[in-house]
Amino acid sequence: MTSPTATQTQTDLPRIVVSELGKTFVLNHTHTLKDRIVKMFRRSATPSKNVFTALKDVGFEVRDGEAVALLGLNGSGKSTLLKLISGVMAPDQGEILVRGKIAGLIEVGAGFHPDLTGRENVFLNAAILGMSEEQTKAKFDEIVEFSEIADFIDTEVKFYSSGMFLRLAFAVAVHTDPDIFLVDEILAVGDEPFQKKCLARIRELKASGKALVIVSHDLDMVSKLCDRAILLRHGVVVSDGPSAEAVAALRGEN
Ligand SMILES: Nc1ncnc2c1ncn2[C@@H]1O[C@H](COP(=O)(O)OP(=O)(O)OP(=O)(O)O)[C@@H](O)[C@H]1O
Repeated sequence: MTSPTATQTQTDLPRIVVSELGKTFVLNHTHTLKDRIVKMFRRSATPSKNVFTALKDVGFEVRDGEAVALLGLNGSGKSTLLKLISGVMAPDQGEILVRGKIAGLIEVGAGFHPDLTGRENVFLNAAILGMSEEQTKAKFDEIVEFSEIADFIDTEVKFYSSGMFLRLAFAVAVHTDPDIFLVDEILAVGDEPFQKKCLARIRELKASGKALVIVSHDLDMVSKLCDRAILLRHGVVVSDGPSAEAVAALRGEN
């Protein structure tokens, strides 16, 4: 049997590998003075902090050309999982291996500096996503054209609406040629024509072999855009398979 070449091995590798992932949060509870005094006298062993498990033993892989939806009811752990994949948050257990360049649209306005103009933020964001100044200059007009906010490009972004943030952030992200594209609910703040434009661009990215992970409560959109969905319930993966099946299961949970 012949062993695969280095190139074949590279392309066969998954883009994202998540294994035995766990994330907990410490929830602080505020107590009244009376509660504290009672506790002091009782020498209560009850901790004043509760540890909350947001994700438990989560594992899956994502390959090039796959569009994977993370589905689940409110608080099931979808955004936390996306933040862990993007690297803005660290896991407590398990590991995440990511191969290639990630562009994440996770929180409206994240990665933007309020006192800088749209133009300056394009360069800042592109640099964060790994583009040189020269590369950004070359793509700048295309980015602004995609965003359709040319009239406000020299305005400080603290005066932007959430839809304007989305427009600029999405435009920068898609022009940085990412290998992996992560999108949270953020598209919801865009108006309908811009949402359609974003979805068309997301389809193009998928067709060109990029790996996509999408969090959305728009189940009709998810069914059309994603072939596969991972359904989370209370931080645990309950299914990983065709998106139509996960959407039907989630609609049954409501
Ligand atoms: N920084 C944090 N500190 C404490 N708890 C947190 C933190 N971030 C998330 N959580 C908790 O973890 C759980 C999962 O949150 P997450 O935002 O991942 O859920 P989600 O599935 O994206 O929900 P939604 O559909 O409402 O956006 C929630 O109960 C949330 O309160």
